[in-house]
Amino acid sequence: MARPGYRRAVSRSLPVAARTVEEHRAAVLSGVVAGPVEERAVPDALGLVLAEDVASAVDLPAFDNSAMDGYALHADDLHADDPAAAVPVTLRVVDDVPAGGVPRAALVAGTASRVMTGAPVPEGTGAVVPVEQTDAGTERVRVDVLPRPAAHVRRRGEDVRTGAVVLTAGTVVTPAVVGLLSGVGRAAVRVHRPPRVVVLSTGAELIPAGQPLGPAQIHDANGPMLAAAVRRAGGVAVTAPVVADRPGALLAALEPHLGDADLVLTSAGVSEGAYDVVKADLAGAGVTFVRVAMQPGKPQGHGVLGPRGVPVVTLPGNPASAFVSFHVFVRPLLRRLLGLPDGPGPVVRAALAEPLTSPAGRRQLLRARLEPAAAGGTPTVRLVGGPGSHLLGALALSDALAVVPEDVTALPAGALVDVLLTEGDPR
Ligand SMILES: Nc1nc2c(c(=O)[nH]1)N[C@H]1C(S)=C(S)[C@@H](COP(=O)(O)OP(=O)(O)OC[C@H]3O[C@@H](n4cnc5c(N)ncnc54)[C@H](O)[C@@H]3O)O[C@H]1N2
Ligand code: MOO
Repeated sequence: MARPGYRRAVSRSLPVAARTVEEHRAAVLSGVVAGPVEERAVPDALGLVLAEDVASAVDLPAFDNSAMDGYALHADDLHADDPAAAVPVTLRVVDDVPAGGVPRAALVAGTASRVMTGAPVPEGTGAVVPVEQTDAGTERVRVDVLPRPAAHVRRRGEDVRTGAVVLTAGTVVTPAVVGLLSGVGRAAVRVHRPPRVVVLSTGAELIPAGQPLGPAQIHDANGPMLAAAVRRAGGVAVTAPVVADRPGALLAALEPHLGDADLVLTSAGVSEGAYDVVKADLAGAGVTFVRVAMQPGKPQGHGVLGPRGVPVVTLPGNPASAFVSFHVFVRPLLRRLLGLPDGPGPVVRAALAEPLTSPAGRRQLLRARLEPAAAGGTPTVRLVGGPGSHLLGALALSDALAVVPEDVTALPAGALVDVLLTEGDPR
């Protein structure tokens, strides 16, 4: 006996033919553009993507300065033709310039100016001699080794010129980029806002971790896992409470989020079950349910919800299926929203540690660990656990997915396969 409210919605949305992984990824990404641009304080832009070209407002270095603690020497005192024959040279010390200090006057031949690293060198400086190559005098200084012309002088603008574009739109803000932005005087920068992703688990059997289980109940693993994957990929995860299998419950739970979410991720309720709230609620609301020729992750859904057209991806409920589907479909979508190029993800070629079999007609993504290559060699990929999509224990031991193409049903040990990395580079 069917429970009320389900039958029609489910049977109306039964999927037809299977899509390829690429077809489904293209469908999920279709119409999705980089997120809105906002201005952020530079330290808060770490990990985000620049939405503007950045031109420098200053020269770097900003002025000619010393690369060493030592003495600025006049060009005429360097004896560039035969410096070894000229030493020792004794010069009158006419100035003492710390970093942040300003030279009193231009340097003239026969005099030296004591300078610290980063201090401006006086006009007329031909080179700087490090203090170790002198007697360190403060009134007069004996120079034991004459530097080559221009030695240890950092010239104004040799690194960055005023007006030069130093960073282009699309650049990821790394710590070094934070350094450059700050160094050229930028306190704020325009970036693509990180996507706000609502993560929602569905299923009458689900109980949050930390609460006791009743008969036939399990803890919600997908919600926290997908939220963590979103954060790792650069999104802002908003975890919504578990939605029970009651018609209307999912739409009601999503409604408050449709005003500001950039993406909705649900898990479970997309296969052929009689009480699948995801299909029941979303099939008539702009979401398409399909089969994709992959394992795990066959049942999938995607579409847009609400007046703002918020993208929604409905992932299958088995934890490994949800995880694999996240990496194959959602990670590229998050990259697109962040303003990054969306590709299939970081893939390396590796040799199988053991033989395997695979179902015909479905691309298989097997949980695995990548073992680094000996110098210059090929890395090895070792499977963890079996292909069962309920195997959460093995999933947590994996750091990669070994990809077996649709038309391959068996591979010997040593065969080369593509391996999609799920750890390391988070995006
Ligand atoms: N008759 C058919 N049955 C199934 C098919 C099919 O083609 N015909 N496909 C199977 C495949 S493949 C998959 S994958 C699953 C996907 O099912 P759903 O997305 O509808 O998910 P549920 O049935 O609700 O749950 C599946 C499984 O996962 C557990 N689960 C769900 N949510 C969570 C969570 N948040 N944390 C931990 N575990 C969760 C749930 O208890 C089930 O055991 O359908 C097959 N069936
Ligand atoms: O497609 Mo399911 O995800 O194989 O278990």
